[in-house]
Amino acid sequence: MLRYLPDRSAGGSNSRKKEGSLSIIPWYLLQEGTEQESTMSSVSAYYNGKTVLITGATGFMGKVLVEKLLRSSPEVKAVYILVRPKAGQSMQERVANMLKCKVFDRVREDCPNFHEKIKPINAELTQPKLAISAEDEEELLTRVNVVFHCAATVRFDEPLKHALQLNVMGTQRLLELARQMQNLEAFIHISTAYANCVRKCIEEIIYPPPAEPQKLFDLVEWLDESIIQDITPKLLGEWPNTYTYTKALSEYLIQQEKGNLNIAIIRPSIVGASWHEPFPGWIDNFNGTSGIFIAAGKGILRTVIANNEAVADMIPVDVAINLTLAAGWYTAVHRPKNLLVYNCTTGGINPFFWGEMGQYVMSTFKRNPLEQAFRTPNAHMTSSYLINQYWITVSHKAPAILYDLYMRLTGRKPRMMKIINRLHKSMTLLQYFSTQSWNWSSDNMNMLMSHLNTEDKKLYNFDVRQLHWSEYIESYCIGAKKYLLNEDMAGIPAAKQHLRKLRNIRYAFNTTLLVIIWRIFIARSQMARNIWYFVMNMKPLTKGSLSLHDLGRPQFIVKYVLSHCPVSTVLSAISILLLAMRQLPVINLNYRVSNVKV
Ligand SMILES: CCCCCCCCCCCCCCCC(=O)SCCNC(=O)CCNC(=O)[C@H](O)C(C)(C)COP(=O)(O)OP(=O)(O)OC[C@H]1O[C@@H](n2cnc3c(N)ncnc32)[C@H](O)[C@@H]1OP(=O)(O)O
Ligand SMILES: NC(=O)C1=CN([C@@H]2O[C@H](COP(=O)(O)OP(=O)(O)OC[C@H]3O[C@@H](n4cnc5c(N)ncnc54)[C@H](OP(=O)(O)O)[C@@H]3O)[C@@H](O)[C@H]2O)C=CC1
Repeated sequence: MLRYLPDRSAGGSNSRKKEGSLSIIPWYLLQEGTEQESTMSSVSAYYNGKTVLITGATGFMGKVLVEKLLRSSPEVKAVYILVRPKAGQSMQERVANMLKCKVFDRVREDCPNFHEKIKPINAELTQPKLAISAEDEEELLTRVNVVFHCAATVRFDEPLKHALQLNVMGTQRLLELARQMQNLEAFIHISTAYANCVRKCIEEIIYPPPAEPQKLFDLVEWLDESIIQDITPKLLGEWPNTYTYTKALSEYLIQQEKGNLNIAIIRPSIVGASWHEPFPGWIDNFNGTSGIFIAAGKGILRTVIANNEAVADMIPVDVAINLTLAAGWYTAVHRPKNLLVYNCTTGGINPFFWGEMGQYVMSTFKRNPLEQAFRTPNAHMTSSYLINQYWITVSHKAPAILYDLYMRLTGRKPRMMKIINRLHKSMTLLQYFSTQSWNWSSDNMNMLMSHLNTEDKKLYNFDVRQLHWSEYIESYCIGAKKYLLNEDMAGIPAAKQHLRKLRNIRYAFNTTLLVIIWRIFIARSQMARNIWYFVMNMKPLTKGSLSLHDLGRPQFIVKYVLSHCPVSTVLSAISILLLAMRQLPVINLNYRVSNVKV
């Protein structure tokens, strides 16, 4: 039996959906669809009364998961979270701080005692037995019904040994624990859509791993750290970084060691700020595109290596979490025979491109500027390495050097070059993703959606056809301003005033620079002097003296324009033209050429 999903163009607000793309769902994945008719949310009802274990709850996605779970299923019995002490803070202090976070404001309002449901467990995923005490382990083994495994290192430059210990061995240890759980109904692992980024078309299956995990474990066990560092590029092969490499390994390991567990793997692409929940634009870290948006909004980032036409596969964090919770319910209730992989992506359903993203980000930050911007936001994308290097020198390094010089002269600590170097490091690591497109199939996501009833579809919405990208990016940028940089929207008029001040400084600077260059040029080149005298000695034309024949001769056009328009207007027009051609920064001259003495 084959079932076709309805045409997804219905109800979507984005006009660029793929035409008539019908997804074929394997019959064995389809149930009778009894949930379809119900008016109660099956997903939320499922979690009520259940005990859930979450790793990575202090992270970006983990926090949204905890919040949504507690808000949508207020009768959930308990939410165990595995937390490690960090940066001089005990596990209890960290959890107390986490619960104060803005992301929990909505659930705090709905259920003020939500924190009583959260049961923190001291754990360290890189340690044997996850460093969980025997007493805590006993509690988990007897109580937990669903596991969500979000913890990972997401750094692209993580040393291989640590990435393996956390992303692969940590997963193995958690699986071992899960296999002993007496009441476990589902185990959901968060992977990444880029785990198999060495392929262009990525199906919802587990691919052969880049290496045998056990062999790598043995290798890193006895090899010296520096040797591992040296051989890492060889081991990675085609994989661009240790993050995607270890994520691919952990998927394979799960398939190998899952035993009788009901497991699903969620593969989100680039997780961005929330679309709707708990607040539009909520974001709490600089990973993925967020740091780049802010650097562009601050006017520090001027050039980016990206392919305008490549798909920017972003997924809002609340969409990824809604899918994760729905997949948890489906895995536990429907118990599919095979491990299901859900590609949680947008590119095949509602594509969005890096070029569009750049435009939306720039226009949002021009309308809603960040406070104390370094320069007016004006970042451009190029796929040319040489052009990028040119703009890096002219627009990143030169202003940073000047600014740091100014800081030194005024007795302050220079910092701009450091920021620029860090930015270049991240851009180098990110460009692999911003210059290529991938095709992810999303049949399982569609299948899951078809199993949700009307209420579930509203409460756990992951229908990305409804995503309107320009609105989303605007809310993302404003969210970054509010939640990441803690800036008040009331400060926008002052921020706009600051941008006007920066623009005037730029005009003055460019004018001075142009005059200096022109003076040097005139002083050193006879030809430049001749041109200058020629232009200066041209007599103004009288009205009607320009014939049709003259119009074809460039010197008459120059003469005519100069005699009829003020010089500053002509220069401004030229500078705007140059700016449009991306040849030179804008030049706004407000003086008459005749005043300049050569
Ligand atoms: C116009 C737009 C066009 C867009 C044009 C294309 C973009 C193209 C994106 C592709 C995106 C692919 C995404 C793959 C899909 C996954 O699966 S994503 C998984 C997500 N993982 C990541 O994104 C990790 C990437 N980041 C890294 O690997 C590391 O952060 C880097 C880039 C190596 C930098 O390392 P680092 O120099 O050691 O800096 P790091 O320790 O990260 O940060 C130091 C401090 O600076 C802060 N910081 C970092 N960045 C910033 C910033 N920008 N501003 C202020 N503070 C910052 C940090 O929060 C941190 O603060 P503390 O925690 O110390 O208080
Ligand atoms: N963000 C994204 O764009 C994407 C993320 N993903 C995946 O989603 C998951 C969550 O990512 P995200 O929330 O962004 O990542 P974060 O870096 O925000 O969170 C990572 C979490 O893992 C925990 N953790 C790290 N090391 C350990 C350890 N040794 N022991 C116990 N816990 C540890 C962190 O705890 P602590 O606070 O103590 O550091 C934190 O809670 C990851 O599996 C990631 O691969 C997939 C695609 C894209």
